Amino acid sequence: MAMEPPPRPTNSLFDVFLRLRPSISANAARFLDVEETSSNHPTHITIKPPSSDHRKRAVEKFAFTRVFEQDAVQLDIFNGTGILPLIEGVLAAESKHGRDGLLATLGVTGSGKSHTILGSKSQRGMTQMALDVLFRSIGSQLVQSLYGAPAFSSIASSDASDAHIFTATAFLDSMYGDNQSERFPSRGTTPMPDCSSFLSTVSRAAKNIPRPSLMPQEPAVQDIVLAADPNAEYAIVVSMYEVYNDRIFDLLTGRVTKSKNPNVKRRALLFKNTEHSPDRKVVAGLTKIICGCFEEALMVLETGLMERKVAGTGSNAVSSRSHGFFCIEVKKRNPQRKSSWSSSTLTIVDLAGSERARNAKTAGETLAEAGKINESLMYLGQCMQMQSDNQEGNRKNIVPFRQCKLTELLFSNSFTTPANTSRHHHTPQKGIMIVTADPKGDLNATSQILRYSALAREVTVPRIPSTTSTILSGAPLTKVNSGSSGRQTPHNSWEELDAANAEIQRLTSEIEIFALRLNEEMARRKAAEQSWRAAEEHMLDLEQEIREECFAETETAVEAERRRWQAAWDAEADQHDEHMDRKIDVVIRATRAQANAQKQEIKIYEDPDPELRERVEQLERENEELRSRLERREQEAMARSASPVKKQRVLKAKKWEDPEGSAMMRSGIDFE
Ligand SMILES: Nc1ncnc2c1ncn2[C@@H]1O[C@H](COP(=O)(O)OP(=O)(O)OP(=O)(O)O)[C@@H](O)[C@H]1O
Repeated sequence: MAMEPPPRPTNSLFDVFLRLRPSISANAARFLDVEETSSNHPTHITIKPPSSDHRKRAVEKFAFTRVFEQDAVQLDIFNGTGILPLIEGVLAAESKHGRDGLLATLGVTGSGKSHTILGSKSQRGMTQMALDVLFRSIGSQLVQSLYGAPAFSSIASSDASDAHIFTATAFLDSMYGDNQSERFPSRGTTPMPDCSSFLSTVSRAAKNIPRPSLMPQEPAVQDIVLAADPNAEYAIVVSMYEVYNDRIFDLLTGRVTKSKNPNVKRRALLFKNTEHSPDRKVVAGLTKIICGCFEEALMVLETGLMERKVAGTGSNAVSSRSHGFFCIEVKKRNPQRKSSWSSSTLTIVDLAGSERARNAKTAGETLAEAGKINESLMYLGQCMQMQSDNQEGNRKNIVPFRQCKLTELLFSNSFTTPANTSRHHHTPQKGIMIVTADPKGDLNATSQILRYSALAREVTVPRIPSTTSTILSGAPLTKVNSGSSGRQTPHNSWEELDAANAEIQRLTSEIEIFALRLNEEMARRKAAEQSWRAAEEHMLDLEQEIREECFAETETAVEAERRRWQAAWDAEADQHDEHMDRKIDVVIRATRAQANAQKQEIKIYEDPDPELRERVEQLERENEELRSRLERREQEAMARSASPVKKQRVLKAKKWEDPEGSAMMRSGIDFE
């Protein structure tokens, strides 16, 4: 029974289309075949490893929403992949609320992703055609032609992503400095907002970048006009960013282009809920450009592409080293009521190529880039695999989209959440994935991508020709003689041999399938281990971040405490000084009072100095000694003179007296 692509549930992440590109290597063997169908829209392909394949890999069959052969042109892809319904979704003609759309390409390096999404020098890509159809469908309902400046400020104030918003005229003139923007046939005068903040980000010295010219006109889409809401006025706002090394960078700041230095420092942006966008995540702080016409939008696109990091690698001369996001926001409001702007976004993504490091003869930074690219694509593969597992087994696995920036950006708004259903009526976005492949390219890399992106897959093992089929085909069969009797093998032995052959064949098939499954399980295990390691690294980063935050918080708290103590200490020191001052005042006042008292002859008695007291005592002792010596002399003299008694009396009466001591005695203070 033919394998059918499973029916797509309405809330599935993607419809998946396969586009084959004309092969680069004409002589290589083709390993990928599109299955013939009665309809014009094939859905299945088969990958047959070449007969020389020594690993004897199984034949794999994959189902997609639709397969485009090598001769499919850009317009076939545009019309046949459901891009038009995506544009209708953002225009929101019928329903009140628009629906976000996502268009992405996935494939091996050089398989034609950028060619499909962005076109080439001579061919437009899906992005240019989508823009053309959008501007044509909105026509004269584009806001610029109706209101001018007031509309600009209301768009700017209604933006939920803290964006820096400019008009295309102002943006392009400040980028190229040639005042040529008026050559675009804008239908009204574009308001000129203050661009000084934008201009200040680019150096004055590096002004004159040549304006991109000669943009492709083919394929033309003038016949395609979709229904817009006739009662609404519209605005188209364009923004661009890239995910490089798992970080988001604005592509419309002009920093890299203007400085002509690819290593110029760029600020990474956050993908988060903002105050005005609690129900869905947005890239905050982007540069957004309000475009007044299709040509302006094309110029903005070219300007962003110039900024995008591109470098030559061994795999592809102009390989995309980042995942490029081009966002067309379609804003809509009622012009009479001047109601607030509702907005739906068509996001077009040019994914970087999955490249094996050994294929891309790269080194250093580029090798690290390849690692990051492969890691993010591996997570994308896991999300897509989960989607197809959910559909096949009706299981409800959670799609692990928070593992890296790329899957977060792609899938965060793909699911219904209680917040967006209850309050904001956001229908989950609709996604289209175009897988590109070269049918003569790298077999391993291509089948790896097809394995996780296809909607369904079937493995068949090449049959080993049985003995019966060998007999039927008329090939000579070597008969086996049994023993030395010369008798031929009987008929039932042939049957036995055939059965044994069939059994061997069955077992070989089983072994093949088991080997394949084992390989797959090993690949899954490797991917899981890698994701585990990435999660661990992420956890360590988080831990470090939290530690740093805690450290910073503690430091702030300690500093605050220190300041508090310092303030208390200073206050106490001040108090002490004040107290001392008061004491000094008291002493001064007391001294003055003493001086006054002395003036008024009021005697103030003080404790005598101990040294003075000792001196007095010593003098008294000396005095006593002198007196006794004097007495002895007198006695000797009396013994020799006539009236000694009279002289002795006089001397005894003449005793030394301390005037101070006597004063103290008078005041009642006792020395002892
Ligand atoms: N369908 C196609 N028809 C004609 N030329 C094609 C087609 N697909 C790709 N090419 C050409 O092949 C070259 C490589 O293609 P492209 O740059 O689109 O690859 P890619 O998958 O984006 O690579 P990478 O991942 O490295 O960016 C380009 O010159 C492109 O024009």
